Amino acid sequence: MIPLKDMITPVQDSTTIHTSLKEALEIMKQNGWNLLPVTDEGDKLVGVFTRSSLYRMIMDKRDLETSIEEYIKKKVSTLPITATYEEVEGIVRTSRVGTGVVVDHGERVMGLFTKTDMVLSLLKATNTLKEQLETVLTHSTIGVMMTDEFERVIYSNERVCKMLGISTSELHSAELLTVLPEIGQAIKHTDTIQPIKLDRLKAVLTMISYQNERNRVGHIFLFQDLSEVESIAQELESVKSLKLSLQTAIDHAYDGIMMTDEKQCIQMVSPSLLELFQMEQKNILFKKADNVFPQFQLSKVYESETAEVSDFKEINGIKYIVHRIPILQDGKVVGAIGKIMYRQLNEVSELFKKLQKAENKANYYHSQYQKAESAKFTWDHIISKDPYMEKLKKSAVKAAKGRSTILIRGESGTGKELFAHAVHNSSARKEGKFVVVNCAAIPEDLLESEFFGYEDGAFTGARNKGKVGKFDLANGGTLFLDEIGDMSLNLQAKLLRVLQEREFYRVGGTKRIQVDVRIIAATNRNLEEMVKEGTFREDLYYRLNVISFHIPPLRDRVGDIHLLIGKMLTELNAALNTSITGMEPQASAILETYQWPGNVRELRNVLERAMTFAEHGRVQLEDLPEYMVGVRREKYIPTYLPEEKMAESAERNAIENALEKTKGNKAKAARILGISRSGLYEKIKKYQLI
Ligand SMILES: Nc1ncnc2c1ncn2[C@@H]1O[C@H](COP(=O)(O)OP(=O)(O)OP(=O)(O)O)[C@@H](O)[C@H]1O
Repeated sequence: MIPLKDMITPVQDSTTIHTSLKEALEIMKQNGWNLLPVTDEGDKLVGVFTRSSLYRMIMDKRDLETSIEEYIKKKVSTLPITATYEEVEGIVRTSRVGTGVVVDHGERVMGLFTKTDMVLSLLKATNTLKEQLETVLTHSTIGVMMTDEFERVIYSNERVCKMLGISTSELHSAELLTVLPEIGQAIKHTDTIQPIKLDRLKAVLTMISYQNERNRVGHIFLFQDLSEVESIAQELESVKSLKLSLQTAIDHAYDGIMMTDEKQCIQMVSPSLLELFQMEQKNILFKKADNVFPQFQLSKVYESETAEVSDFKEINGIKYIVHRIPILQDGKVVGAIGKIMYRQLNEVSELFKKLQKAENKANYYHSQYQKAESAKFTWDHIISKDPYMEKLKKSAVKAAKGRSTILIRGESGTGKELFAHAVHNSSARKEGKFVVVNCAAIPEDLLESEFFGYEDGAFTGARNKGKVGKFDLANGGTLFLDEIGDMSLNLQAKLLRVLQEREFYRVGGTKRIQVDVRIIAATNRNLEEMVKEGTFREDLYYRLNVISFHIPPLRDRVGDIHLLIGKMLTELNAALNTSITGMEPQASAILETYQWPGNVRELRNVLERAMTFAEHGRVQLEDLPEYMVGVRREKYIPTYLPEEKMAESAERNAIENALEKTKGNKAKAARILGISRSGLYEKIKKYQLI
């Protein structure tokens, strides 16, 4: 309540025993006071000069200049400045005196206290209280309504008006029973209503009675809005069930999982994590995650705010990796999830390695494919130290300079396409395009349009726009016709005409198109036989066969195998991201004696496979395909032999093979083996082959 110092009237002018009647009169008149406190030099109260003192001096006909000393009333009841509101109220109620002197603990005068002071202070306090109450009621989420003794509404706050859908002015003075008929009965029998549910308003109503200034009973009604409570309750329910789902998920999680809150303290932890670290939930819950599981380093994500995956770690011989995931809310980290993966991680890491290898391979092939737009190989890419191949290359370099059509023959995978690239690249047309058409791969009915293109509208349907054919594309460059032996007779005729006349018509076109294209054709088929059978046009055969090269199969140039392996190991290491340093002699021996029906392509595939499986930095016998090892091991290389013996055995086999193939012709055999004739004689002697 109001402290006394806020209710008193301060005394400015000091009155002493020497103050004259005139001065005292003036002060009392000016301030409208009934008494004056009289003090000594130390401002201490010595008495009061009252109105009755004044009357007495006048009656005694005292001069105006006379001091008031004789008329001072010495017995004064004072009020200490520290008096509580209740004490002051008690004094005011019982005292017949209208004004009191307020003093401090040293009896010094602090001011006067009148009953009017008290009333004014109380009025002020009441007003403040009323304003505060009104503010509270206006902003309250509880609807408040008050009725008088006649059950007429005398007050309603905004909330209740909203709930009832009636304006304040309409509600004021309205009969309660018209506003809320459903509570009429309840009011008749009781003064208070325990909370009841009002379905119409979706609210809970509480009624309290009060006594007004006329001592009559009125009522205060409090309406608690249920829709809000209901939505909070619903939210709470869904949070509860979410928490339950989360807990169930964590309890059954395959991986070890823990969740932390904003302060990095553990809130949930999965049984599998406890099992891995051999801990008990009760000992770790609500503790700092980093203190309990330093391996997780979960505090990191509170700073980085991004999910991270750790490297492989190990505990009790079990390998694991850790995922750290921050939980972000409005851009702030409010918690984190730590996940540990340890089950079947060895299998996963194996698969991961394989995947990486496959990815590297795909990237490698993709880069190769990117280069396929133009001729990308030169003579340097054709690896061989075989004297016949050397000669072939030299002749081809010469042939490349001219314009003539070239026919490259040889078994599949011997490097015919590689050869064609190199020819183009060393020709005068090397700046032009090198266009490859695989005649065996294009469906028969598309071959013609692939070759010659078609005009706009040549076909009905979606593909109505014109298309540029391979001849157009290769204009000024080289057209490589791979698998030419697989071309239909019909197309052979059309091709022949282009070769002879150097012009063609587009499918559906009437305009002659002239082109300057060099043709390089390749086949592994026996064209002469085909001519005889009538499946290949003789005239086309002669047209193509102007210059012809035959690439020998790999088994006829055994000396190249070792060279190719060395080169391919380097290339494939880069492509597969492996670091295979070489090959065990047993494995080399197999590769050098194998027949290689698929030639260099097969060699490359076998190596690639072996390098993928190789585990000890070198290709071993078991890394080779079974069909190679099974056949050759039995026939040529007894595994019980020491390594150098095995190499010798393989060498002997290779020499035997070469001599067999050349029917004893040592010069030819030496060429196949890629060694000098004198070298061959030495080996023959060493192995006593003749
Ligand atoms: N002498 C060689 N040096 C290096 N790599 C070679 C050699 N010969 C062939 N190759 C490689 O072997 C694979 C097959 O070569 P290419 O496609 O040129 O053979 P091809 O005779 O045209 O085969 P096909 O008749 O099946 O079309 C390619 O990867 C090629 O690079």
